[in-house]
Amino acid sequence: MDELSGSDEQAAGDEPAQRCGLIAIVGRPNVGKSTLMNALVGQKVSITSRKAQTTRHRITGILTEGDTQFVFVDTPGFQTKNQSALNKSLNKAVTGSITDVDLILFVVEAGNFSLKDAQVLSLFEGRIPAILVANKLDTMHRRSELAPWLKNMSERHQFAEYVPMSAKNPKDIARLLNVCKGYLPEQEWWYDQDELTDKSERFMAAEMVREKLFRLTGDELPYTSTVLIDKFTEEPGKTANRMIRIAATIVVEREGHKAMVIGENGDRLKRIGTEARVELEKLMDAKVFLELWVKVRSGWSDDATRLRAYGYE
Ligand SMILES: Nc1nc2c(ncn2[C@@H]2O[C@H](COP(=O)(O)OP(=O)(O)OP(=O)(O)O)[C@@H](O)[C@H]2O)c(=O)[nH]1
Repeated sequence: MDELSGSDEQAAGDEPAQRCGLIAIVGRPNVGKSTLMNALVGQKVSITSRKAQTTRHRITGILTEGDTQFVFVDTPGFQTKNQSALNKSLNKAVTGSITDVDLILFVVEAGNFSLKDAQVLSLFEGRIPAILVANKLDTMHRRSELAPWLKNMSERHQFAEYVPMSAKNPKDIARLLNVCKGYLPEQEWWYDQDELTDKSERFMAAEMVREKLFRLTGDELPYTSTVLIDKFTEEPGKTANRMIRIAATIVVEREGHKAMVIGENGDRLKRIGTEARVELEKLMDAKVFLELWVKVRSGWSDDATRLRAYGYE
């Protein structure tokens, strides 16, 4: 009997320790940070678009695989040009997010290194291990240039690892996860195994509308437009388990932008609403009713008080 309980204890002690840690994804706008995080987490938690600066908040994506919980922080692209209140707030979010993490993924486009990339790199203190993610490898035409470019990168900063890859290639994503794992400390997980993000559904609703807004207006609409959630209520559904009613306002800076968002006969606004609703239903596993409004508030991106009211620090 004694012997039996002794072997039970042995078995419990042999369980693999849990690993868990924070990984910041940083880089200049448009290098593919959000695409990378969504691929790493395996679900859309951060919005992406071809328009630069679509990411404005620190977004946490969580992946629990085997004994490891990866907690990713997606940061806004570092703004170097315009010193508006919005851009200053974005830059603060970047510097804040790389000081208290276990690992940094520094994302650049393979074969490229511009002044903007250098400005982001200059924020690294060297205390935290950084992996160079040379993304968009699929778009690099002359592969022979990769080795000398990597060597040049190693002279700029002592990276812990060099990973040339494409965020759109699942094999590369698996390889990167494996590399990241080695840098996470042994400690208990912070989140439940099936949690994907620590952001509220209300926040995700605003993000999803913003993504569709940017995708469907192309380059015409300035990135200063934003989305506010006016109403978010959940009711027991008749056909689905959950039913969520959302009313949101798209805030733009000029009358002309308002017309652009609404489109001819309201067509564009309708499409933004439909596409956002479909994605939200998938994400929330609920029936969603989404009502959209457009409002003009000129100069909001330069108004610190209003920024705070809109949720930007
Ligand atoms: N060909 C190719 N395109 C990619 C890859 N990764 C991302 N992209 C594209 O690059 C564009 C920008 O990607 P995002 O993920 O929004 O970039 P971001 O760095 O988060 O941008 P900001 O939000 O502006 O900071 C999108 O059109 C992506 O589809 C890749 O590996 N290969």
